[in-house]
Amino acid sequence: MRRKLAAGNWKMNGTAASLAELEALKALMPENAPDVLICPPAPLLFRANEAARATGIQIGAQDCHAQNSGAFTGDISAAMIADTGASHVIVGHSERREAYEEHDSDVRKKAKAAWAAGLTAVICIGESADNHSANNTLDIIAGQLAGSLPDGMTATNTVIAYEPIWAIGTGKVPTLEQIVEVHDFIRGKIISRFGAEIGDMIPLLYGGSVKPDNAAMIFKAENVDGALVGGASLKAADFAPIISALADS
Ligand SMILES: O=C[C@H](O)COP(=O)(O)O
Repeated sequence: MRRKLAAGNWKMNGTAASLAELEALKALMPENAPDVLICPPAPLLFRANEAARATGIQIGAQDCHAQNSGAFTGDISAAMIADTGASHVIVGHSERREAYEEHDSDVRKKAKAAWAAGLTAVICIGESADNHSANNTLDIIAGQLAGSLPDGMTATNTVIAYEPIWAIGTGKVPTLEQIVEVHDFIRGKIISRFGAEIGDMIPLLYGGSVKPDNAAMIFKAENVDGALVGGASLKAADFAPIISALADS
């Protein structure tokens, strides 16, 4: 049985005071809560791990460099992230792909760096609005999967997040049929490349405007094992109902 994961990506939001949300979230989470992951900005990682210790909430980073160390001003390595006590790192988020011109080959290297540091890589893929309108979604997804997933993926070192770029922060959400189509397609692709023992066990997350009022609809899809949530993960009161909807799915 695949594990369910509710992941929150705080993006460039929050200060130390925001870590109070972790305890608030724990208090609101159902007893049968799935795995919960919060990815705060890098300066909060150490303190977030401290604050999350008694809650069972896991902590992850939002990006890492592909190298372990070196002259890369402003960057952080997967080893440094692991040193904070974090368990996951997001790689290939569309905001990084767009703003920093990260390509599939960069994402692949970062995922391997994450594994080498003992972290689970949350590898993001997703098509642009133009590709969506041109009905190119599955071709784009196939290319991103082929390019971004390194050989060596196991049932436990990777989570894949499908985030249509046009749905991120826009309030637009694909229909359940569209979500089912893309997630079934991803499942089929990873099974055919990595075999059923691995491909069947990798959690697939949906991301893009997941809110308390649409989460139950999204989690109806058989191959949606959770969500990567941006805006609605910042406040425990918004994220907790999403976690409950996942627990009940
Ligand atoms: O990483 C999270 C996604 O980009 C989704 O963001 P959003 O929930 O604010 O649309």
